[in-house]
Amino acid sequence: MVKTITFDQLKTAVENAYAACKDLQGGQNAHYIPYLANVDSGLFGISVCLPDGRVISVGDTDYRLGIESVSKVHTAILALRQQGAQSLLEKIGADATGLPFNSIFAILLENDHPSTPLVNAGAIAACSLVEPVGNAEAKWKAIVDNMTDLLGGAPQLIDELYQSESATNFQNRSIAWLLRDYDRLYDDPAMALNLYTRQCSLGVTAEQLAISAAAIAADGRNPVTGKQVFDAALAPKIVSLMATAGFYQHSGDWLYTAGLPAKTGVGGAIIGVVPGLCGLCAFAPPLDNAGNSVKAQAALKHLMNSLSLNVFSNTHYELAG
Ligand SMILES: NC(=O)CC[C@H](N)C(=O)O
Repeated sequence: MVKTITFDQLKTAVENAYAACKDLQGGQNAHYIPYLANVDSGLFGISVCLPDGRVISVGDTDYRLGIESVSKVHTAILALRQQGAQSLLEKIGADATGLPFNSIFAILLENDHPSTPLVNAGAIAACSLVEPVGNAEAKWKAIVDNMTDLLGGAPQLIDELYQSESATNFQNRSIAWLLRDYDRLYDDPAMALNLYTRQCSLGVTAEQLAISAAAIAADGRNPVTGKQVFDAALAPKIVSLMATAGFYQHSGDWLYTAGLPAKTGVGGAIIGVVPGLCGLCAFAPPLDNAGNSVKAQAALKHLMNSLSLNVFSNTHYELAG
């Protein structure tokens, strides 16, 4: 069934989701990264970007937040662009782990590949895959350029976050060297880890993240700049990765209740994609025990449910007016 939805209906739904969730309590800031522990936990915003480039924003959507694991989506797109879908499947994988984002156990269990570029192991492997191999600065430029194209504007490194994370990322160091031992890194391990840590420390706004999600919803075309960033055939690949592992051990529960392929980060942002209709981002720093923002989850669920939107349903929405 095809239903139409107007811009005003969408705007009202965003405003209602914001109002319904803004006083929600629960969760705590990422405590294992000192910079994030000290971010104002009252920040909250929602942005939705449409394939025609219009953006609906409520709340703190121009605050420069730490992108953290949401960056795994952008760099997975870069790896898909450079390597193609089949190579990404063989070199990293597209599976769920059912385990936390920094799980070493997941690597031990599935030692033929790191499972998915959307957990730490696979994201470090994705950074190792980025071309040109062996050249840290050129790889970093490729990562930032790709992200800039997706966001429709440049991300900015939050140096304090980068220092904070580099000084405390002991578990990620173990992951990088374990992957190296299994021959599942495709460049220098320390370099790949450093690129991963730097990309997680990029500062972006919720509005920029919604635009990047809308580029996925619009078959690879950034709706604000009009630039075709990646091949349309890759869009379902990245959406399937998000659906499978975007919420780590809670991915199934999330899909079941929200009907939205989405990806979270410990900076408090969540991006979601409704193919053909819109890209979404909700942001609030306090997290649940899996590292997923409590308020952003509630806001996105509210928004999806209030419009009866669900990517698995037989109802497909088209934007009118
Ligand atoms: N889930 C996340 O956002 C984790 C990202 C963080 N940089 C880490 O590696 O621990």
